[in-house]
Amino acid sequence: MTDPLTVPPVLRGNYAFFFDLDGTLAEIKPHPDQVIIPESIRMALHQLAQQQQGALALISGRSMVELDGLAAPYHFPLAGVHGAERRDIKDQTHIVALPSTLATEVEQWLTAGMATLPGSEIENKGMAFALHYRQAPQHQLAIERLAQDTVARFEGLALQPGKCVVEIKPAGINKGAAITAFMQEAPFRGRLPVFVGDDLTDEAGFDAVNAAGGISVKVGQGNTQAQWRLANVAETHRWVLQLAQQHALTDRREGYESLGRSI
Ligand SMILES: O=P(O)(O)OC[C@H]1O[C@H](O[C@H]2O[C@H](CO)[C@@H](O)[C@H](O)[C@H]2O)[C@H](O)[C@@H](O)[C@@H]1O
Repeated sequence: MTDPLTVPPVLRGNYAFFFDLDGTLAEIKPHPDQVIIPESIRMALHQLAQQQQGALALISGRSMVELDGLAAPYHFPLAGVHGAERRDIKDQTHIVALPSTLATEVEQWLTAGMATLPGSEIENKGMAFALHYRQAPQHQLAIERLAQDTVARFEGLALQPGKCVVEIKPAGINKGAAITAFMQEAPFRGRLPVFVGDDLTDEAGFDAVNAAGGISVKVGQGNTQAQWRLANVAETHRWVLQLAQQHALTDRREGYESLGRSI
């Protein structure tokens, strides 16, 4: 789909919320370590999760360890590394790992390849590797070539392009599959999925949510399969705050009504 898409409604009802992190809940920064989710937004996510009986998960390219740090003190269901890691509502983890010899060989190969590209950076996530060029945009083509050579050389890997990054992840892993897995489990099952994301990795999530008749929301510009659009992270934050308030109001109203009925 192309522009323009409109801002999604403030939803009321039984939803399963899925949020991407970088570029959606957190502003893009020069370095991955500089990112934060503002406290008011973390709290609103927690309220929204409580209002939906826990049916809210973060779906990110980051590792689950990093996601927990960024969401602290709250503890949400998570899909990390584009879905290669998943933690369900019961705290059980589901991990797609690379054979350890393969992971070591890939890391050595990438480290050698990136050594000649000053300013570039490798982020090792265990079963995936992000090749960052935000600080060295002149090396974009060389990094894309290195990533392509890597998936051609080693079996079972796939490319995941992103914002000033090319990632190498286990083949068959994507955010859509992670959302679909959550939707088969309580408390997500039976609810309408809502997924908000900003980047190419989020398109698989939009496809999964569209196929389930849910609500897909793209943050920022660019072609997308999403049905709705929020202009940027600030507008996403406002929408999340409105959602949390709206659901709190609905809960209070229903509380008063049931109190009235029982009197
Ligand atoms: O799926 P997401 O939650 O959007 O995560 C995608 C990747 O985000 C991080 O990298 C990106 O954000 C950085 C901080 O703003 C930025 O410096 C970098 O250029 C972006 O590519 C993270 O480092 C990756 O591991 C995530 O996969």
